[in-house]
Amino acid sequence: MDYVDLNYTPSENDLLSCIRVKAKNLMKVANEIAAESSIGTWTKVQTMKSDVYEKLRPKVYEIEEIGEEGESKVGIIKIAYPLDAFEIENMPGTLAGIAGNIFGMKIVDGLRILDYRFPEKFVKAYRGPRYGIDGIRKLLKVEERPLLGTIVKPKVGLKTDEFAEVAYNAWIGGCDIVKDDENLVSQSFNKFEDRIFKVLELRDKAEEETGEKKIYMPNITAPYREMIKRAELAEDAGSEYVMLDVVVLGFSAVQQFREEDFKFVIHAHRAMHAAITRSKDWGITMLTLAKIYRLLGVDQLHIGTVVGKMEGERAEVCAIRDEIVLDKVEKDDKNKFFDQDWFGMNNVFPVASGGVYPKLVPEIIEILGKDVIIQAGGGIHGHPEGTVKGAIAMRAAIDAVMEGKSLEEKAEEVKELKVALEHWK
Ligand SMILES: O=C(O)[C@H](O)COP(=O)(O)O
Ligand SMILES: [Mg+2]
Repeated sequence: MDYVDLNYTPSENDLLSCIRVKAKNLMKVANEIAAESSIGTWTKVQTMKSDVYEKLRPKVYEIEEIGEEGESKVGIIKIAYPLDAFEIENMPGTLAGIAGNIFGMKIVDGLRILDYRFPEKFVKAYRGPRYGIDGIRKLLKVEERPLLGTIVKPKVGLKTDEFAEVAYNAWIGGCDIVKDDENLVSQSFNKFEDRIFKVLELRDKAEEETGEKKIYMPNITAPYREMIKRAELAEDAGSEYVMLDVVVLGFSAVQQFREEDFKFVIHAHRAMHAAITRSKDWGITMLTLAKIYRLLGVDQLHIGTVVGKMEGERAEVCAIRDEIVLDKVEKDDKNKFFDQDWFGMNNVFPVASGGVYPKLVPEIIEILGKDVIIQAGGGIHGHPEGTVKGAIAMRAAIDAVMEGKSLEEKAEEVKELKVALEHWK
């Protein structure tokens, strides 16, 4: 077993990978995963030099059998990769190794990357978020309470003027943020170049009327060059934010976008992540993706709601929250398999979105804390009395928690909340 060394103690400088694997023989599969994800292949090659092997070979330093399924064993394996094996500032290139061919190997009956530990040199090769939670709170002038956002609904279909009016209504009702949905781009009835100017015009009006800072997050997801054109339009129109669908755009586009000269706060929507993260047998955990997106430099990331419409259990969602918010993260061996030091890198504002409505607000804040952006689409525009009142109700639900009141108490003061609580029981 050329790549298994159970006596090896990982160094501070190694990149560590923790993988749940299913296979007939755990030792053999661990060896092959380590080889295929780095310098090896299915057979010994004459072209391998001993110094290359010594310098660049990863070491499987832990193999723990945790169960059996049919004829397969299930295990957790840990691999330490020397950094010299990578071009560390190249995220797609790095992932092509450590999360590449290994998923397709016939020998594996299941393979799920649970976590990576990125060493200091690797972390410092990335920009990380430009603003982080503090920067965003400063921009919005909201010190303590959770931020409130909405997604204009229907997801796609409103004409530009109708869309802008819904955005305006949400702002004057009390939303801090209005965003495009993940699949709204530049459809014929709502072209990006029209929408960005119209919506920001109404944002200014809403700011004047409410005296609050208001944010629009335009979705610029598109093939890269087109995306840059849309970012330039957003800049010209006076937007502080853009939204990227980070999974479908790919790691290269996200990394490159952060390295452009723009000063945007980057909101990351994770549409399609579940194709990678949801199976317990295959793929890459959301925790691992979230760490990668922190390195790549998004400022806000959807992490789940626990209580809303998207899957994601409490412990897992809280682990993701810790990983993107804290500077020093401790492992728990259930969701976070490694300690992670972020070496002062800015943090990411967690976003709870998907199936949220006023009644769920206290629970979301209890689970995730106050540093959270709570977004509701249906839970605002589905209010029986419309968007303005839907936004008033959601904002009142947040205020209730901040004032230490129950929703029912608050509903006696804010009738829009009462209507919402009766509508969504
Ligand atoms: O992009 C999102 O997060 C969703 O559009 C949320 O919409 P919902 O609040 O209606 O579920
Ligand atoms: Mg959506």
